[in-house]
Amino acid sequence: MNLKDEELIQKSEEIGMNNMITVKDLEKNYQSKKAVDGINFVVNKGEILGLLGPNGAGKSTTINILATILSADHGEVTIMGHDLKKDAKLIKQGIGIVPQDLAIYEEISAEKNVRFFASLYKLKGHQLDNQVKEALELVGLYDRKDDKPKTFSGGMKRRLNIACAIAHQPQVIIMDEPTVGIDPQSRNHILESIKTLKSRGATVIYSTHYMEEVEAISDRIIIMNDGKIIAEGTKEELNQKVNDEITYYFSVNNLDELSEEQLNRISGVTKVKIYDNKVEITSDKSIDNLNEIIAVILGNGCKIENMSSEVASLETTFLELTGRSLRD
Ligand SMILES: Nc1ncnc2c1ncn2[C@@H]1O[C@H](COP(=O)(O)OP(=O)(O)OP(=O)(O)O)[C@@H](O)[C@H]1O
Repeated sequence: MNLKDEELIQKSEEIGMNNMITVKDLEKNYQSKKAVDGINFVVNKGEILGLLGPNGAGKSTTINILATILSADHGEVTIMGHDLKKDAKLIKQGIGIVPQDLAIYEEISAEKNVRFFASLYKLKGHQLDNQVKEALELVGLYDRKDDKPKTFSGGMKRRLNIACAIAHQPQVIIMDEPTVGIDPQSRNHILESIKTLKSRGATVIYSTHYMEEVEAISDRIIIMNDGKIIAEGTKEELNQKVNDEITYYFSVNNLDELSEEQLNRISGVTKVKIYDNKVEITSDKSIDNLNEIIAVILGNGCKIENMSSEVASLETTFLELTGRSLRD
């Protein structure tokens, strides 16, 4: 860890903060287009925040402002306790940015790429060697360290892009759609690497339009659409906000006596389907009727072999909130 990082962490600890990033009333316009329209959020220390939204939602603009690449028209941002307007230089030293477009040199080895980016943060000697090795190991490219990126697959290049961004061991990592257009294996590898970075104490903002990625790794999710935050919370909280239904699935024997009508009469039940040896019941989640449902099934001489339940997926939630599909 270099001196600047230590200073940043010390300052964070001095003010005893849990918020590594705070964003207040952030706005950015391109001519008449409001790309970011007055958003507010915080990212807590050690958290992975998933920034989810369809194309054009304003994710990259937000991320580029946090990464000090773009300037905002209005609003306040602090990162690790530093004001972005006053201390951009200091912030740059403490963050790692994984850009949407690859920022690697095709003609020099993977190791030299990582070494180059890490040395920009004034790492030297053994510390530089160790951190370059660690970064390459994290993304699973240590055994290809002497090869040039021009011989790599798209997924390997994306992994190298991440190694270059994190070798200096930043406290805050900002990633803009780091898995676009890559093979599932590299994608899984990247998601695992992000979880490892979190376990080492990093705070991560991760922008994507892949629902399953935010579900897999995020502690909290922000959904953006048209420059605004339209929902924020954990996966479960988001589902709860818009969806008040639950579906129960039963595998049942001796179904002859049970009718859909009997189950439909139970308070809260909105849909019943009986087929083969299965019973599917959708109900208002706020009504406590599971005991009654089970009593009706058993009361008709049925034997329940198995039962599960499901609330709406985040994909459904997203559609309900935005009226748009994530990948249009
Ligand atoms: N340099 C620019 N000039 C004009 N308009 C821009 C510029 N950059 C972005 N925009 C517009 O601002 C809006 C937000 O774009 P942004 O790239 O932040 O969205 P995004 O959520 O990251 O989308 P994507 O997933 O496609 O990267 C879009 O309508 C986009 O067309």
